[in-house]
Amino acid sequence: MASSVAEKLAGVRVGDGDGWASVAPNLRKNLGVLSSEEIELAKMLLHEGQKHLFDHWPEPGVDDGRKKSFFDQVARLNSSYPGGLVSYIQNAKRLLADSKAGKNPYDGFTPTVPSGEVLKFGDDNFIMLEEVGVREARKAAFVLVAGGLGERLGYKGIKLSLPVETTTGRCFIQHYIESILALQEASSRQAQGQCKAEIPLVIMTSDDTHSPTVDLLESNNYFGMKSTQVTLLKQEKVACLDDNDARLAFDPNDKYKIQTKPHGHGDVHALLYSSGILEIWRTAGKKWVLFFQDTNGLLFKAIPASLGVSATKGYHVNSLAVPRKAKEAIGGITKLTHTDGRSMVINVEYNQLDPLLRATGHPDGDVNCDTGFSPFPGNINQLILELEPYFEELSKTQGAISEFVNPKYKDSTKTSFKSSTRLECMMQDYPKTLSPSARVGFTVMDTWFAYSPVKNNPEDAAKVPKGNPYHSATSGEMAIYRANSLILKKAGIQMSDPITDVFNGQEVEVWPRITWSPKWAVTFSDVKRKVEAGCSVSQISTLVINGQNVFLDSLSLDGTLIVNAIDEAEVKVTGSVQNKGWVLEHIDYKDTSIPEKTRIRGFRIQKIEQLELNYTEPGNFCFKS
Ligand SMILES: O=c1ccn([C@@H]2O[C@H](COP(=O)(O)OP(=O)(O)O[C@H]3O[C@H](CO)[C@H](O)[C@H](O)[C@H]3O)[C@@H](O)[C@H]2O)c(=O)[nH]1
Repeated sequence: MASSVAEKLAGVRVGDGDGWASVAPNLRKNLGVLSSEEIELAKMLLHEGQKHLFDHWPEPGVDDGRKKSFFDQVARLNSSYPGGLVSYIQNAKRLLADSKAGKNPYDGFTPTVPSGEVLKFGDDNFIMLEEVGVREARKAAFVLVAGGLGERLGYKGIKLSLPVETTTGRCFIQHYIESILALQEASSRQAQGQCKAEIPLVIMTSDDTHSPTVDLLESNNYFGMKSTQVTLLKQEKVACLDDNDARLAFDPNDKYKIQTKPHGHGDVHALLYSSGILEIWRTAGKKWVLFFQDTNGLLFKAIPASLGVSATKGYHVNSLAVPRKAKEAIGGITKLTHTDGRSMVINVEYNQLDPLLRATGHPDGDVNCDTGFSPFPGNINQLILELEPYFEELSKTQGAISEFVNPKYKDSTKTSFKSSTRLECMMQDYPKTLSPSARVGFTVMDTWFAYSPVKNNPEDAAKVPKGNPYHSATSGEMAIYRANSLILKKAGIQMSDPITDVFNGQEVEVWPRITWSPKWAVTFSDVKRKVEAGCSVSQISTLVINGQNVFLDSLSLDGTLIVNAIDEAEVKVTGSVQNKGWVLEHIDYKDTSIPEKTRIRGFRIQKIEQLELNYTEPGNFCFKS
């Protein structure tokens, strides 16, 4: 139990009599049933104003097992929160009082637009930074936060199991793992002569996502990663609160259980710290920790250059950002300057940016400026932290992150809630506690190659204001094809223009369906090396490259081409490939005869005709059609 509890209860030891329980007579009657640890927890709960938890307790001998399991849960809630339940309840009382009083968390702060690194895909600076990033990658560790339910998407499985695109059907976790392995290999190649480094991956899960995540990894052999390279850390939910006095809420179905809800992705810091994994990484010589989210199929196109920015600028904290449309559901990176002179560069969450701007002399709130975008860059919640200062900071805070509460009040008296609430925290709030000397920066990149999340269900996506991104399964998949087509175009391939089509009520650009396995190209330089002059791809085409050493040379593609090659096979593809190809068939998200993974996109792929090339033996090959 947290020592602060023991300190508070000093002088009231077990065996001192049961007078301390007189405020909760039904608990008092049951003390004989409880162990000394359970009694300590009971004292703590009473001390923190939680006597109502015992009001319904029957005589000893009735429901004793359930009374015990109640304390099992209390012990778990107590040990999984920095400072224990005492801190949780006290923080809740403070934040609920602030919320009732209408206190603005940004009181005294004025927001301005900060300046950061702006990257242009493919220019000399970008290429230089990618090279630095690949070199640094061997000293990196990745952390994927994947404990969220994805309520807005409403998909029944875990989001990590969704296909990034349906041309290959490769799911998010597979894509992430293969991208990390490709980066690991590329980094090791650059550091020839030094020993091969493994890039570790931590996945934060929750009760909602843990077992399906384990099943997905195990049934797919960890998608080629060593199982020892992957660590799963499960976040616990936190207790729900019924009123402004932070009385803990009962589970609606069980009076011996406290209702719990997710605490938010900010838990990742406390979990990394308490698991001891940061120590292991320090000992192993790691230098960078890269945090990312469950559904962004473009992310790894942005990783090498962004890590290059962290390394060249010496950033302790580097947040990745994209130009943000006003009211888009991504936080705004903002410089906040306090009247007392303090200032910080921090994410202001999307629901708080508009009120903050209105309260500080911007009567129109969160609106676009003449660029057509919000002046505040949009946080995509991809953070790159330098391990050493991160570890030092967590040694002070144990990973506790600034929290907030968002109760839905019944009326303007703000005395009762429509339903229970809880404290929440966000991983991007980590810099809030840093000293002004910390090097906090951010990197802005074009959305087309850095950010395409899958968060909204088809119905809500179709209602997104025109011009704002849909963030749906449809737009997420189309963004992959668009980015790959644009990258190949920049590398010199003549690429047909996209057509516009509408799927599940969302108008999108449809580019050729081009995908490649991450090991084909980690950086833009890799792409350029593998694409020779004179290639062209028509709009109806599909191109799948599965292999490290596949080279396109004077290839004219009008149809579907799939190239599968083992690493030891060097394959040059040239000539003209023409066939009926694969076409997109419109489907409706309400058509339950089609699997949910597919119908949420509004299309499915009809595989009519293709050319598939397979190279399973080492050697040099040239295919000319
Ligand atoms: O308790 C939780 C809640 C969420 N997550 C994970 O955290 C990530 C982000 O969750 P959401 O997608 O629900 O996040 P939001 O869209 O609400 O917002 C977050 O992501 C946006 C960009 O995608 C913006 O950066 C925004 O500022 C940031 O808070 C996901 O991978 C999710 O699985 C957890 O691990 N545990």
